[in-house]
Amino acid sequence: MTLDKFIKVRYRADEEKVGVLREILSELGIDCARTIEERVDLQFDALKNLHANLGDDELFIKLVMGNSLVSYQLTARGEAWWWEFSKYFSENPPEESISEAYSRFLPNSRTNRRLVAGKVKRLERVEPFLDSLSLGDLRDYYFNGMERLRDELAKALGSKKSAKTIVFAVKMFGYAGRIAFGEFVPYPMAIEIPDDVRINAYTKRFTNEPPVSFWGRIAEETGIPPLHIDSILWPVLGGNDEVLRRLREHCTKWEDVLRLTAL
Ligand SMILES: Nc1nc2[nH]c(O)nc2c(=O)[nH]1
Repeated sequence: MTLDKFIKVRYRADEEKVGVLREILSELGIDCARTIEERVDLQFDALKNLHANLGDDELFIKLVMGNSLVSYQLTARGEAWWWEFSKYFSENPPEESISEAYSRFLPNSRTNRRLVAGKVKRLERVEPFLDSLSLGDLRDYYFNGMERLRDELAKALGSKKSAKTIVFAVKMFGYAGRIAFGEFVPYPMAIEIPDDVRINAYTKRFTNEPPVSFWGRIAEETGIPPLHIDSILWPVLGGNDEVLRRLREHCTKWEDVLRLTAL
């Protein structure tokens, strides 16, 4: 048990910088987040490629969730990992369970080769839940219940609801649902930002408060749910040239987005 529950912890923040951050994000809004997700983030393209090649909405969405749950301790950038995933399962659609498919995929992966046994175990633990879901259930979670999905995933894995891979799985589920069901549904305000290395390092420029609570507050103040804030920040903080080219090409507010990286 942590002491923070009993003692009111005071965090330091650079209020001037936080004010500029709030102002830029409010100007960008959820529309800009959506443009970045669908036109700039290379992960979204990787998912579109897999969806087109698999031709099976249910399997596609379940694979995307499974992949998110083992997206940690990567040996390359996230974008490269998602493209390796997309190409592999386009060429090798699983004929067995997802965990068995990963026990073949991960040992030969270039971009996700650490802690393979633990990752396969994680997929085995979540498999009964994934297997229990029909395409109708997935549709229902997409249109009416992303928070419920987060809670069920956390329960299946015995994880905290705010654990990085749990909320990240909901983010990628949102991408997959949008591709499979063809409609945009905003992420709920209550789902936390994935606290990964890029987001953690960026948060430290503003405050020593933990990222999840800091971005939860910024989300309320700007009206942009935390997972959409992640979508604005994550690709551009990666500093990939292709991402920056796509940002300039597709996002009319690209200069404001780049101002975020300079804060
Ligand atoms: N916060 C995020 N972490 C990620 N890791 C990964 O592979 N993709 C992401 C992402 O979109 N956001």
